[in-house]
Order: sequence, then C-alpha cells, then structure tokens
Amino acid sequence: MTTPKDIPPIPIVDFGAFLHGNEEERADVARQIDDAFRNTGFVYLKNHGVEKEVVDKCFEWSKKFFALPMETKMLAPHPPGGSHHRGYSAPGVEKVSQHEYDADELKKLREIPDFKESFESGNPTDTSQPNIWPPDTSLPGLRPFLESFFTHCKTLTHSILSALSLALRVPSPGLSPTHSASLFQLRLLHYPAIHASELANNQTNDLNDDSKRIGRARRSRINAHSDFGTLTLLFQDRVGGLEIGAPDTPGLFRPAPPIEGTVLVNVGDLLARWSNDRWRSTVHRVGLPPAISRREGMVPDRYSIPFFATADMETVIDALPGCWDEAGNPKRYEPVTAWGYVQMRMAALYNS
Ligand SMILES: O=C(O)CCC(=O)C(=O)O
Ligand SMILES: [Fe+2]
Repeated sequence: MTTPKDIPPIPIVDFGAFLHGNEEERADVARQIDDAFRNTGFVYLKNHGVEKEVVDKCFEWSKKFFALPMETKMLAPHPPGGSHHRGYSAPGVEKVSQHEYDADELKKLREIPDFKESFESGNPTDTSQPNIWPPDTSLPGLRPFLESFFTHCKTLTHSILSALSLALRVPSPGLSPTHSASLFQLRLLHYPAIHASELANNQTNDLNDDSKRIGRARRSRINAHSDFGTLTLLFQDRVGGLEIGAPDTPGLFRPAPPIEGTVLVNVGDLLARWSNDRWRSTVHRVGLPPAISRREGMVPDRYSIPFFATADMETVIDALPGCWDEAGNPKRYEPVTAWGYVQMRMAALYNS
C-alpha cells in the first residue's frame, strides 16, 4: 500500500546559485527545479533574494491588518463575484474547489467552510483590477509596504521563469515577456485559532474520502485544491499544517512543513497544461498541524502569504518547447488563451 512516506519529498534548491552563479551553476539549478516540478510540482528555494527581514515585516503587516476591527477591514471589501479579485474577504466567503464547476457540487462543498480570511492586492499600476485599500488612516504604511512586497515577489517570479526557460531551452527572451504582472496577486491569509476538534484532520489519509477527513469537524483551513495560474510562491509562518498530495494516489498527502528562510514554489494548472503535463500541478490543503493532536485543544492562528502568478491574458497556452515531440509525446491539449482559462476557474470560486 502506498503511504505518505512513498510520496517524494519536496527538494530544497539553492536559488542563490541561479541568481549569482556562472552558466554551469545556473543550468544546474534550472535542472533541479525542472526535476522537482516533474516529481512533485513543488520546490523549496533558499537564498531566493527576498530578505528575511522583508518577509518578517510582511507577516507583521498581515497580523496588524487582520487584527483590525471587522468594520475597518470591511472598508476594503472584496467585490462580489470572481472577476475583481482584490480587497478583504471575511471568513467563509471563498471556497476553493478542485475542478468542480457544477453548481450543486459547489453548494455541497460550501457547507464545510474554509475558516480563513484574506486580503488580496495586485500590481499597483494595473487598471483592469484596481487595488482596494482600507483608508490610509486605518493602517498607515500598509499600502506602500504591500506595494513594495509585490515588487519583490514579481522579481523573484521572473527569475524563476528565467530558470524554467533555461530548463526547457525556450528561445530568448524566454517566458518572462508573457508575464507582465497584470494578473499577479499577492494574498495575505489568516487562519484564526480554532479548537482542534472542530478542524478537519490532516493526519488521516482517507483515500478518496474527504468526508472522513472532515469527520464531525465543521471547519477546514483550506480544502484540497490546486492553484490555477502558472506559479505560486508561498511564505508560511511556523505553525504548519500544509500538505501536498501524492502525484499518483488521490487522497494521500504528506506534510510540506515551513522551512526557515525558504519560499515554497509550486506549479499551477495553467503551467502544467502549458508544459504538456511535464510539470505537475499538485493538490494541497491546510488542516491540523502535525504536532497538534485532536485532544490537545486550541490550534494557533496561522498566517501565510501566497503570491500567484499567471500569464498575460492574451498569451496562447500551447505546449512549450521541450515538452512535446511528434514521435512519442504529442500535444495533449488544444491551445487556449490564459484569459479564457482563468475566467473558467474564477467563476467556480465565488457564489455569483
Ligand atoms: O496557506 C497556505 O499555506 C496555502 C494557501 C494556498 O494553498 C492558497 O491560497 O492557494
Ligand atoms: Fe493553493
């Protein structure tokens, strides 16, 4: 029987060797990321160039923001529907879903709400989805900090895209020009403290049966889902509870614990498709941290900071070079624009 131990571990790659290394070192890092994306779809990057102090500061801002009274947070409300993905969402509003577009199925999924609140911001200069900020007086300094953190994440994303372009030998200028950042999204996430008995258990691997995992618990932190863009960067605090699915055994998960000084990077559905499934978009979820047993009482607050990247809306997603050939590995998907694809996924996220 497959057990969580059989799921390949997520490798830790020294990205400093790509950012500052010679040609050979850069090629080696690109190969390691390629391997990780082929095996698990996830990689930890250390020496990624976003200073620890900056990441710590972002967590501090996040804590300050979520500690504001609900009425203040609601001064920057996420608009209803999924087309303007900015601003504050109170606990219970968003429900992630895994390839689930059927209205009845979505309704069922929403009966066990994710217990989290979030604040989304995007490219400060983007006019298609303008940012929604609380008034400056509510939390002076939040906006300039998050705008600068967005830039750090954007820069790192472009460096990773360069590494991926190198791995696949995508002709110059590579993948970067398809990611002008208008659809990038910086998310602050807060999972409030909750009694362990109320939280869906991550520690049982109930094959194909989320209802057993959830048991009598009424809450999940974030249910199993895959990300729908190209790349996600994830900074997590020390609490833990994130798990990634086994590539070939649905329902089987292993922990993706926080590792000091690293950023966790994963492939989203659009990139998996673009790579003709060379790279995996792996399901992941957040529940009870491994160190906490159900009887133990309270599970502490958890904060995480994902940054979602996707390709510009007009980009045609057609199998990348190095990911297909006429002989044994034909293209598996019809070309689609990034915009068409994102719209389909966003519509499933919100009640509209
Ligand atoms: O909070 C986490 O660690 C994961 C968040 C996540 O997977 C998401 O927002 O898509
Ligand atoms: Fe995710």
